[in-house]
Amino acid sequence: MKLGVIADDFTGATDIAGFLVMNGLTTVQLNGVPGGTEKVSADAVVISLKSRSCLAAQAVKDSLASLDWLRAQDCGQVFFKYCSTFDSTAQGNIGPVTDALMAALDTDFTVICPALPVNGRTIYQGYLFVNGVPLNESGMRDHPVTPMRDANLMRLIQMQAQGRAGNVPAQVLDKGVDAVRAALADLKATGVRYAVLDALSDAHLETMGRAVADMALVTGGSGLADGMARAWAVPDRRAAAEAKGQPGKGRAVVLSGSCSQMTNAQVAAYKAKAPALRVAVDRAISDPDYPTELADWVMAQPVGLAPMLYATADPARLKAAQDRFGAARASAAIEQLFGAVAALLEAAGFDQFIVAGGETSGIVTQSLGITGFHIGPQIAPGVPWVRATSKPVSLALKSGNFGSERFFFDAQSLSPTADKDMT
Ligand SMILES: Nc1ncnc2c1ncn2[C@@H]1O[C@H](COP(=O)(O)OP(=O)(O)O)[C@@H](O)[C@H]1O
Ligand SMILES: O=C(O)[C@@H](O)C(=O)COP(=O)(O)O
Repeated sequence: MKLGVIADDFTGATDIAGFLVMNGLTTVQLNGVPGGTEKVSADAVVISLKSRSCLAAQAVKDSLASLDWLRAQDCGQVFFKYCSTFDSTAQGNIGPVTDALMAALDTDFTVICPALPVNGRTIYQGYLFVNGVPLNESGMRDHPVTPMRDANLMRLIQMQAQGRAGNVPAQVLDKGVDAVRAALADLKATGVRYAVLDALSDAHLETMGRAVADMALVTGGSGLADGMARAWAVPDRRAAAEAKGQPGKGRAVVLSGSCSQMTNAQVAAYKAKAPALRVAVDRAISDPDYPTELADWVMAQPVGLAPMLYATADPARLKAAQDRFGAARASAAIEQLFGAVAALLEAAGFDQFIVAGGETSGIVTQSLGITGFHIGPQIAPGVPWVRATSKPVSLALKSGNFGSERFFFDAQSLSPTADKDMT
């Protein structure tokens, strides 16, 4: 196995797996810390954890257990995948997990690069931008779980981790692979542990991908993985690599638990055309019959565009709910609700789940009891259809901010579920 990926959430895992498959690498995604000693035959294995927002000790434990499993599989290089918008405040898990992986791999130097230019995430002088706006001025400022109030990646990692961070600026990336390697060696020689790599373009990703080829551990977003995979790319194997992940035929539902700006826009565009119901936070918290009521509503909708249940709220509505119920309580209740509804719908024959939000995707996948995925074609950059390895159920796990406004329509137009009016 060339690459072993430890991803801190489920949408992040399908995101990186999609880019690896797009470059023709055979890729298997395993949900949760894998067990067993049977060798997996694939170029890459992506392990999806739900370790972004849990307690740091749990995130470290799950990440180290995943590393042990990857090493037993003779994995060449280890990639710690986190969000392209970092999604980790001063109390976050990226620092503790990176430090633990570094110690276990006996290395004192790694790279930090969440950039994904195709989706507007760029890094300049170590500052992370989202569609040209500094991270702390983007919608991520008001994220329900990880409100990002700083855009400086050196500061962010230093607040969480055990050492100094430095920057390899875009001007060095422009000069090519040897210049980046030399800059990394200089930073390491001065005692820097974490090198934040600027990235403004796919060309920068490709350059850094080659420059980090010999590192035991790299950390970042799917852009860095895309850059690395380009060096191994087998373009004519893409279709074959994607074939097992093609969505099947059947009934679909949209479950939207993300409150990102993009998901708000996607929900608004979709509910103008499709049956849609907002879930009530108070009932998610207190009414045990609510999941059944919502599942019954979904089942009662006519065949056509998939019905949508959404908790997605704009910042004002979100703040009101959090002030009233507490952020952690509201989040957990909504996540549990979506998990319960998904299980009821699967039991009723639904086999395509289009889910918006990383945490939401994690809970839905777990509640459907899915332990692994084949990766299919990309609906939008970073969002492939995926198909459970153990049963004929397909999911589109959409990161909060990914996809165009028409994402929920786009997902269904890629699936062969016949005669939908996609207008
Ligand atoms: N109306 C709401 N009020 C409070 N919390 C909400 C509401 N809607 C969604 N949430 C919570 O916000 C979080 C969104 O996180 P996530 O699913 O990871 O989306 P994203 O991918 O945008 O980060 C989830 O924990 C979800 O339960
Ligand atoms: O890198 C990304 O942006 C995504 O792969 C990701 O991690 C998604 O997380 P959510 O925004 O929580 O879905």
